[in-house]
Amino acid sequence: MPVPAPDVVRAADAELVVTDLARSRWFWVDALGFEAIEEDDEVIYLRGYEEFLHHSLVLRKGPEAGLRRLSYRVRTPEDVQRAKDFFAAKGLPTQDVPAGTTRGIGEAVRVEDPFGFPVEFFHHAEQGPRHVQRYDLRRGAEPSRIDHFNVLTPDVQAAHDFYAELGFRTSETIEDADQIYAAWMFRKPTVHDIAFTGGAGPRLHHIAFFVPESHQILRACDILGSTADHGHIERGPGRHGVSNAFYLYLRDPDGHRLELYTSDYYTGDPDHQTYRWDVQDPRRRDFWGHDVVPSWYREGSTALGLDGAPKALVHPPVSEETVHVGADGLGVVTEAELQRS
Ligand SMILES: O=S(=O)(O)c1ccc(O)c(O)c1
Ligand SMILES: [Fe+2]
Repeated sequence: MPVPAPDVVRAADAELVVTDLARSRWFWVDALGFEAIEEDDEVIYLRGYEEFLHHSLVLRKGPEAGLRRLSYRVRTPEDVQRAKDFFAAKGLPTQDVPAGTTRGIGEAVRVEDPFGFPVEFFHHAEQGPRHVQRYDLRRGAEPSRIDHFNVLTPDVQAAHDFYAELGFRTSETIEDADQIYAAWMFRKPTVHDIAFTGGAGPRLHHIAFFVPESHQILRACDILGSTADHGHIERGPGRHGVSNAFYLYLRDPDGHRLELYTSDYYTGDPDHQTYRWDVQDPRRRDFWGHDVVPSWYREGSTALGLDGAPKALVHPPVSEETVHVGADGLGVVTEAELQRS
């Protein structure tokens, strides 16, 4: 008898380990404009202005930078138990997380998915102060709310199939006749809550935060330029092919990648169709055909297991970077060269 999947509402929270809390606070709060809704010497709870729950992201001080958890909200308290049963039935590690372990979040279950990612499911959550119309508080890029996770994994097809079993639908893919190179999957009615990028994993590729419009993305660039901190800009600003979103990728002081993201599209109808990009289409990742910088394909944040130890990496047989020529301007890069880089 198959164990029913939990009813996942959306990507809702995440926790990153950072090595210098003060430096991280400067980047995420002073430069980007997140609100530090609660903090102490060990941890900072960051919040976007349109977030209704307690926070959007947790930065926790630690000796080595890494991804501690990606968290999804589930629809009912019973779905937390359902999540535990679903993963346990597959022989995957599960951990009960007492209420309040993460401030503002009730009891949760933390699991390791089949690809080594630390994933948490919760229902109960404190509502934070309503700052949607507190324009007097908005600063920096005026981040609104958490939007999605993107992770690096060597077998995108397997990850896609597993999250489809978890009830995620597919909005877009990048593929050719041989394989899927990337997939975007959703529970909330937008382009994605989770995306899989082909590459050595398990590693976090990025966490994305919605901003009101492209103006806030350009303002983030201007702010970082003003203080000569433009080195934190990795890719963009630009317009994605996949998702049609306007975007900017930044690297925080520990190298964690975040995306400022706006104006993707609605996917909520029951017959929403998957849009499939050919890996040879130069507009798939940047609608204006700009090159994707090599670091964007190659670098990510270490995933930490439920025991807190870094997860060993598994490399893919072929990666998109070695297949696509043209817009990436890289020509054919062999897998061996990639693994040496
Ligand atoms: O670069 S892609 O157009 O593939 C892309 C699309 C949507 C995203 O959220 C993203 O991170 C990357
Ligand atoms: Fe993204």
